[in-house]
Amino acid sequence: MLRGVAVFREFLPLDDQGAMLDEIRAVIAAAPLFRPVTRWGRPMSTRMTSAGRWGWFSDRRGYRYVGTHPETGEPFPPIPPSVLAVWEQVTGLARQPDCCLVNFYDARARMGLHQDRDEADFTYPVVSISLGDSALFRVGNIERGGSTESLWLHSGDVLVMGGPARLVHHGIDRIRPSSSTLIEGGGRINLTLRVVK
Ligand SMILES: O=C(O)CCC(=O)C(=O)O
Ligand SMILES: [Fe+2]
Repeated sequence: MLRGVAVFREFLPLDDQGAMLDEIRAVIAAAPLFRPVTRWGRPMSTRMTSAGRWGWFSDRRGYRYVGTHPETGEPFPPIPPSVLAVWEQVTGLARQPDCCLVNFYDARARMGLHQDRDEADFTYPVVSISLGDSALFRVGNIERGGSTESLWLHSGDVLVMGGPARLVHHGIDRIRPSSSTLIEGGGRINLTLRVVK
């Protein structure tokens, strides 16, 4: 527990990580990774796509969830069963997530400190699964500013932001290149599961 954030180290054995990655590759084949731009028109350093009823999206009009892929116009593919199983195991909830955001980080990608607050009901937790290269995760406070703490997330780790920690600020400072051989060509995939509506 770090500021109320729960980290399940090595939650997924290597075989399960590989099987999940195959399922995510199928998601990406159907709903290609794209590079969103921020409200200020600056391209994000991660590329992303989604599975499930809703996909997270950002452009000059701001952050929001959309029902179809911004480039293909198609609905997002279903959330893979292996991913839903992790949600069920760590949350114990009967309700399933309706968005699995897929973030791809290359060696230079990062994600600034932010809150996940585009969802309707903050009583549902956010569950995040790390695959591939390790990432330095920073966690701050619910209010803006103040001190922060950092921890490395490794392939197979699962992190939960729920309860009093649902709205903590968090981000990824950097990726450690070549720290995992799971993803061919390197990089990190983070899956973020959320109940959107
Ligand atoms: O990559 C991560 O571990 C965090 C991703 C994240 O915070 C987000 O997509 O909102
Ligand atoms: Fe986030």
